Amino acid sequence: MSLSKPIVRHWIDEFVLICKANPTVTGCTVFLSVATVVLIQSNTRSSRLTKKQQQTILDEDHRRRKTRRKNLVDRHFFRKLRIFIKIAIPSWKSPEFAYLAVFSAFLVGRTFLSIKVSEVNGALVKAIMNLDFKAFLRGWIVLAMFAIPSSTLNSMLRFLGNKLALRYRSRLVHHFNDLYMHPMMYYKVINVDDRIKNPDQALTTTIDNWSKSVSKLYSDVTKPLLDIILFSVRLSSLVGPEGPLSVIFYYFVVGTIIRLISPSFGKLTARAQRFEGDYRHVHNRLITYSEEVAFYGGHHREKLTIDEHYSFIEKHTRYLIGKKFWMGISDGFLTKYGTVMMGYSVLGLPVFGPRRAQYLQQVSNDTSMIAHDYIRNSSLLISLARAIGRIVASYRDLQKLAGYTSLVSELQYVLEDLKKGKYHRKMINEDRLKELNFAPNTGKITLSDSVEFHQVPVVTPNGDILVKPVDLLIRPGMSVMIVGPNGCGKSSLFRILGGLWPLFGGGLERPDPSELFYIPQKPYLTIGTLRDQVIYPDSVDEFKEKGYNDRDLDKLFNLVRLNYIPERLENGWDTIDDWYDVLSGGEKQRVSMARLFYSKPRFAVLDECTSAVSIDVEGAMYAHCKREGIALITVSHRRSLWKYHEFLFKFDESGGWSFGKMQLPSGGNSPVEANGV
Ligand SMILES: Nc1ncnc2c1ncn2[C@@H]1O[C@H](COP(=O)(O)OP(=O)(O)OP(=O)(O)O)[C@@H](O)[C@H]1O
Repeated sequence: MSLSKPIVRHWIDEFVLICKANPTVTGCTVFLSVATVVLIQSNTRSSRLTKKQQQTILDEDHRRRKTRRKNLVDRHFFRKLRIFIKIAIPSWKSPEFAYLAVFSAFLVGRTFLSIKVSEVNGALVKAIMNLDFKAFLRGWIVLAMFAIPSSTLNSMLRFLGNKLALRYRSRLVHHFNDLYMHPMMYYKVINVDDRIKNPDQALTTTIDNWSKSVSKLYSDVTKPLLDIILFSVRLSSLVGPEGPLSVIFYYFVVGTIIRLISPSFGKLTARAQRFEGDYRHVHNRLITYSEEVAFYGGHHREKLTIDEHYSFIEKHTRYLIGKKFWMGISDGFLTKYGTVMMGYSVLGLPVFGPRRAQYLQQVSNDTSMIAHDYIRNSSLLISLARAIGRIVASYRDLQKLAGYTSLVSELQYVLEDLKKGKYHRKMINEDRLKELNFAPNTGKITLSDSVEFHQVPVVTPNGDILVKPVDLLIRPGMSVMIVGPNGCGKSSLFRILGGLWPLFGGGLERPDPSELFYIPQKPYLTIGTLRDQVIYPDSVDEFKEKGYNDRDLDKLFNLVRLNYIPERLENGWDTIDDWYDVLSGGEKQRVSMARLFYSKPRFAVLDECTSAVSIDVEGAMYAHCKREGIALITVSHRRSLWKYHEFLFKFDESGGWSFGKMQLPSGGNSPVEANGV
């Protein structure tokens, strides 16, 4: 105790003396420390999430059971990564593998060049020390000669890295587009399953980030690994194995410390991606409903929503940059300046280390030779330290990659589940469903000539029982009017018929999808020409293969009284426009009816699809359907349509239904109540 006190006092005095001798450094350190505390305090305050935002994040995390893992870089991550790498590089015969091989070869080439350059650096310093101009000039020319292949190699590596990232992205995009565009999948991801809110974000930005991140990480890890091996071998032959070994040991300790203190950047990255997705979604919504919002004058309300979503991003980013700031300090201290101190210890080894006598004898105490060795060794050491530093720093990139991988794999799992008929959704009526023996995808679906429901429960994907089990038979040529109060389940019946919603029991017989045409309440118009609107979902080639031409389209437009549209357009059927904006509400619905006439299916489900069409045109269109022998299944509140149907299916207020022949009083449009069955 008595001894340690004077030693401590001595070091304190030494330290005070050093501070007094270096006022600039001392002043800067004090100033920066105060500034850091003030800045970080204000950043922390402004990055605090509101209660509502915290709740949103908690709900999100709760829904995503997997994110409960604290660190995303674990064995699950490497397992998932392997799956996606296999998609990005399908086989060793694939072009991606060839690119990777060339990329790796260039990486090796660059490391060899670096070693050679360090030799030349040493020779140049020796020439300067010896005042040997000839040797200096020779070294200078050699160095200049190295510059050309070095810069080509560097640019080539960047080029190949970008090319690889693009190739990975294309592979993943095609893989996911195949899964996502599987029949009904894009609908089910949003409307049936509740695990993913914005699949568009994962399908676009996240896949792009994943591909870039994998490509970057490959060069950031393989090159330094190679460097470490080659530089260590060379350095240990020059300064002894303790040199590179102590550098590696130092970094091992540093890496462990960084791993322990660094926050879960993977999780933070995944969260940032979700916030970005939500923010983009609210902007997309505004674009979609711009006219409605403009009429309501809803800009102020919409701005509040947009601002609220942006504030999530802003606060999260602030939090992230705050975290990065602290990590930057520890990274800089441990991996940059700590390395320099470590480096000097190694560089001092030949002249101060255990083999000092042997070394000095070898160089015959020649200071120019010592300088030559020093420069060469320091150049090698800097490269070695940089290489290890990059590996340590790439841990954060790995965490980011883990974040992207977790989002992309979540989409993959959901799509695979849905393909197998499984989905995840919080059920609101679990006990009642169990009691009635209703469970998703337990009903039997078979192909048939007619539409038949046998004891089919009408249940929403989240388990809300809308109607008691339905029995209904619709034969070809038979037309049924569906009526009932709002929200009773009319459209839902067809969601089940179309396979959009799972069957919770019973049996469903339905014709091939090509025989059943559905026109929804909201008219859908595709991107493309006026012709594309009518022939959708056929392509122009399919349209021609079926033996149709534009004259046939004119006839269809005559039937729906839209013949004035192609006539007034300069390019007629070839006109490309934003048809949502160009056509009126009624015109859009009439285009949908023309599409039905083009398809000529055996059954047509018309779900309030003529609500904006004038009664006389609507009547003409229905009369045409009857002439064509199309079995109509119409959902409508318009009584004028009842006369085109022979049967009536009626939902009541209390979840019941009735089905029977339509009875119209002679000579009138007003029907008599349908018979119960
Ligand atoms: N994807 C979904 N998930 C859960 N519930 C849904 C979903 N889509 C609709 N619903 C609910 O199912 C119920 C029935 O909706 P449906 O669209 O069948 O009504 P509808 O009888 O056609 O009404 P309207 O006459 O107003 O068009 C509504 O309460 C609706 O909120």
